[in-house]
Amino acid sequence: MTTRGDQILDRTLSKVGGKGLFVKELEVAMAEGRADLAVHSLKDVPMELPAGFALAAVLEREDPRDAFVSSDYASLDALPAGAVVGTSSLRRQSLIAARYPHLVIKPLRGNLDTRLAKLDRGDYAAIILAAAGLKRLGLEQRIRAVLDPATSLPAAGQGAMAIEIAERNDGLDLLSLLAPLNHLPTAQAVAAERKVSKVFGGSCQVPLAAYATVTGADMHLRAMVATPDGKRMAAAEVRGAAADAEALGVEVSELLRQQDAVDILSVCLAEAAASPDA
Ligand SMILES: NCc1[nH]cc(CCC(=O)O)c1CC(=O)O
Repeated sequence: MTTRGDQILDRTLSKVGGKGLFVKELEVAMAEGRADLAVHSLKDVPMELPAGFALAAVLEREDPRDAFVSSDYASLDALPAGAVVGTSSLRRQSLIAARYPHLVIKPLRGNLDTRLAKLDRGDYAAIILAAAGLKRLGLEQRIRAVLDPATSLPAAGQGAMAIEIAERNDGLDLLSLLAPLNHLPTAQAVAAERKVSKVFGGSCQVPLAAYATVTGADMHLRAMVATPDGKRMAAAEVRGAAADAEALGVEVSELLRQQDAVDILSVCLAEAAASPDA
């Protein structure tokens, strides 16, 4: 199926705006009985689902990190001043701008093949993509370097896939049938990450990162919000019990708030409103 997020390719996701750009059409298909379940990249799934829909399972996470892809350069550190880096993610943009102010960031949209073709024809010196997407499509060999979460903290849910179902009245208990596919540590990690996103009204319009790792019963949750130019940034981390995932999400959000996260994000929303295209 093709979604609005797949169709609108001349604008960055932050300019297209709205939530559920990659999800809505699949929910309509389920509501109309044309599909029984939908498989999503969790990163694209809004924090709140419409009434009657639920996430039945979160699958074991692929690599959650961002990947550096380039023919000529081995890493972000190797790029010369003025080199053009392609990404349409505000999160990636602000993280790169903060750490590599000498680089030029240009928007990049389209499916993976399109994005790689734009790199290959020389529009960009390098592009940043999710490692998970490249790996799933067998394009792992294109990855020159994976970005350490300390440089490029992943987006909430990045690298995880989720199965969404709709309420139904034929007695088929999809929730129970799909339960064995749920991967608990991934589900706990993304519950914490998505809580942060929810607190700050996360969408593709704000640079927000949230990344949790689960080791046994323990969780380490890091989160960040920034302005698109990377000049203002709030970052925080908490540790606690993985079983308290959502509470940890609230806790780290509170730490971000103490660093003016709300004000930082209001700058982003004002900028998005002021520039209708890019
Ligand atoms: N919004 C696009 C999108 N949604 C999920 C992925 C990658 C796969 C994943 O994060 O699981 C991507 C592309 C990208 O970020 O490069």
